[in-house]
Amino acid sequence: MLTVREALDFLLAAARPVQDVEQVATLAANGRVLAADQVSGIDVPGFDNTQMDGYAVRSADCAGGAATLTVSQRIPAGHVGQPLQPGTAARIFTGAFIPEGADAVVMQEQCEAAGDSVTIRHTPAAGEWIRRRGEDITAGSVILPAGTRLRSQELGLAASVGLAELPVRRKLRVAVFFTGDELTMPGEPLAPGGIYNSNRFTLRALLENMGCEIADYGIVPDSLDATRAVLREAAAGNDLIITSGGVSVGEEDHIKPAVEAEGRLNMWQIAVKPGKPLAFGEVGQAFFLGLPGNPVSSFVTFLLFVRPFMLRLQGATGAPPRSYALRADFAFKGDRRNEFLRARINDAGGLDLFPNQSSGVLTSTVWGDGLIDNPPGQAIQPGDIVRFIPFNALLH
Ligand SMILES: Nc1nc2c(c(=O)[nH]1)N[C@H]1C(S)=C(S)[C@@H](COP(=O)(O)OP(=O)(O)OC[C@H]3O[C@@H](n4cnc5c(N)ncnc54)[C@H](O)[C@@H]3O)O[C@H]1N2
Ligand code: MOO
Ligand SMILES: [Mg+2]
Repeated sequence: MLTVREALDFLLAAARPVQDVEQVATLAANGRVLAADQVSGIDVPGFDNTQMDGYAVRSADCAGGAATLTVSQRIPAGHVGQPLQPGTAARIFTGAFIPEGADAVVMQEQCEAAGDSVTIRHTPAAGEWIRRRGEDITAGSVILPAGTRLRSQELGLAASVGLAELPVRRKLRVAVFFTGDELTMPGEPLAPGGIYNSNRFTLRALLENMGCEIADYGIVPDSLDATRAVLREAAAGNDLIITSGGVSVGEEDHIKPAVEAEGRLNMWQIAVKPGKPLAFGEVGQAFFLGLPGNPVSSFVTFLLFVRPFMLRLQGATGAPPRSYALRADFAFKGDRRNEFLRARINDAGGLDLFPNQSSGVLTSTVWGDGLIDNPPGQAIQPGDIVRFIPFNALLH
């Protein structure tokens, strides 16, 4: 069996990023991947401005504790004042242009206004409360490199330099289906032996978070012919086919033979728990990823393998999710496979383990804050330092 690292390297090497680029409104670019470096045409801030409501002064006029200055002008944000004459102050409001000659702002809590003058009860340092032109971004600098996946922060940064549109790779087209004669949709009554198709809801939401176009073929019965037929149909017009269930070794598991009949199986079985029978292949021009049916296995293998593979297909170049060294406040016997344990950060800054780590127990994924990446054969004693990957590093 491949190790997690070997399997991930294999997948990433196989991924061919989509090449089509489209121009989209920055307001509609959430979750997309930049196709070219973005360069700022302006300095940000574009001009020296005040960080506080108060008075713009010449700091030399305020040396020695208290100074009374004539208020010569009033400068709201969005307006440009006149040069500041010595011995005067300008009433100024957060974000407003610092007038020529002024070199500091005193916040109004340290001032007393009386008629046309103001007494400054503070000795400002030169530059105090002034946001300098270009202190965030200088014109000509790359603010976001090609391959950046656009989140709220990146979109705000692009907008701050005035970019109304961005070049992005086209969305991935992803087909999904769910194998199992026992599967029932919520809203329908459960027959004896039936279970609800929870994987459809988990996977659909994970895919929506990835910002792709989803073709959902729903529930497919446990039959080789039916599985082959849906695979064939899904391969046309999609970049990737993702399936749930039927990927293990039982007679009712038809995914592997179906992929072998309709295309190629390139990888199967990883020394990972949960998720051992994960399969990877190609059907026509579409990639194929078969996730195990157990709900936690399917969720965890999506986070560990499908997501990085999809990011690579989208042309994203970001660093892999970080793990953090945290203290285990529990004992665990370890497993021969590399196990990803659902755990929660406790108030003492250590990790608690969800008591039932079975791959069918979805409650563990809701209770947990993330996954402990526990190497093969590694027992854990209370106080040991383990590697923890927060879900939020894997979910946006
Ligand atoms: N003899 C062996 N049996 C199994 C092995 C093995 O190595 N030898 N591997 C086990 C492991 S590990 C896993 S993981 C599962 C993977 O099973 P499949 O991918 O074949 O999935 P199914 O058999 O179809 O279903 C497994 C389990 O999950 C439930 N399920 C399926 N689909 C859904 C869904 N959409 N929503 C909710 N739950 C679902 C299904 O009812 C089964 O209980 O194989 C082990 N067996
Ligand atoms: O690899 Mo399976 O997910 O352990 O039950
Ligand atoms: Mg099975």
